[in-house]
Amino acid sequence: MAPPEVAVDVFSAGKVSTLSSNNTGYSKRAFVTFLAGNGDYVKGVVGLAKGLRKVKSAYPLVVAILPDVPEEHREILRSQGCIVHEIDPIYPPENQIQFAMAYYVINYSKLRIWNFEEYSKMIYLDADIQVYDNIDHLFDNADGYFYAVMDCFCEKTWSHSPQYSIGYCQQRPDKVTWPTEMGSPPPFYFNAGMFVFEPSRLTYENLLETLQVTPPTPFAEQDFLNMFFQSTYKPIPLVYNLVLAMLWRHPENVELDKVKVVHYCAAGSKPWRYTGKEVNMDREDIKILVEKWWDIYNDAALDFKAEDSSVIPEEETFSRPSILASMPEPAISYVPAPSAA
Ligand SMILES: O=c1ccn([C@@H]2O[C@H](COP(=O)(O)OP(=O)(O)O)[C@@H](O)[C@H]2O)c(=O)[nH]1
Ligand SMILES: OC[C@H]1O[C@H](O[C@@H]2[C@@H](O)[C@H](O)[C@@H](O)[C@H](O)[C@@H]2O)[C@H](O)[C@@H](O)[C@H]1O
Ligand SMILES: [Mn+2]
Repeated sequence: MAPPEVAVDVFSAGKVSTLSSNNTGYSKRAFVTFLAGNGDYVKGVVGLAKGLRKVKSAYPLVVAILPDVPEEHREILRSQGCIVHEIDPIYPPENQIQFAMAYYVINYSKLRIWNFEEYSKMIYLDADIQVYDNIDHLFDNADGYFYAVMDCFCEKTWSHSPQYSIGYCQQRPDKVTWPTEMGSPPPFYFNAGMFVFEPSRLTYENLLETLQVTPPTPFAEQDFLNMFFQSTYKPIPLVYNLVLAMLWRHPENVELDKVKVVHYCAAGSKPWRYTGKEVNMDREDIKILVEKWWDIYNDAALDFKAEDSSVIPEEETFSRPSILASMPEPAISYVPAPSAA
């Protein structure tokens, strides 16, 4: 039995899109991803930019980059039509936490995207995500909610959690029911690799203030975002963010030919590092999905051509209303983080 999901169209019902035809002015929309370090995630961003072009998305891809992204990588992204925007890193308060992956500590910097008030609505996508069908309609979801796909608790990365210890997963709440002696079951929990949100200075400042008084937890900013947006979170169908582990953990919930967005987050599944040697990576469906990613990455016809695109990269720095321009970013210490897995 699939988890309760609210069909996407329920939210856009009766919603009059405020988008002007050329995506300008106060109702601007864009996809946004996050890039840190001088490693190979830049390939993920290039793949994502080309994938969005292939599905003929009407919106640009903004890349929020940390200062440690080298100029050469920034140039590659601009040449692919991305809007490159440098952000300052954000770190959680002092802690002894053991993150599920040591490099997750840099993922708190994703929170800077709430400050991109240039845009009224954005869709965040991890750099290890590929979009295989147009999802522009998600921008028409009703304002005031946080839309994302429910995660799965069955992978070893969840071994720290009570859910994992009793074998409970929100993807199959009937298989192992939540024991009453453990109180009410956990609220729906989303994967933070893809979400639809509205940038807002007020939300941004609220996020940063709340972060400073919230003890960090193993899934870093994903846990934090789930806490922060618990009351406005609306699950959307799994086709908008296939967390690969679903293929072997909950195949009954997956109709692969209907999936629009694939999230290469399982260990060993990053296409640009794929060897096929890790657990589950020798599956036929994984091999096909990795090949599909490379087909787009290697397709020169999908490279950005300034002359035939309505989406021209803007200047690197966003124009801000003068009053905001004078407000400094909250002081955050910048300590080099461990590199990714
Ligand atoms: O060295 C790194 C590690 C992570 N990321 C960014 O942070 C996101 C979250 O990390 P990751 O996707 O590896 O986490 P997962 O979804 O696999 O848990 C990535 O998609 C990238 O956008 C990055 O740019 N450089
Ligand atoms: O910093 C925490 C990260 O947590 C999430 O990744 C996890 C999560 O999906 C688990 O459920 C899986 O088991 C695991 O493999 C996967 O890495 C997000 O994808 C990523 O964007 C980021 O927020
Ligand atoms: Mn990811």
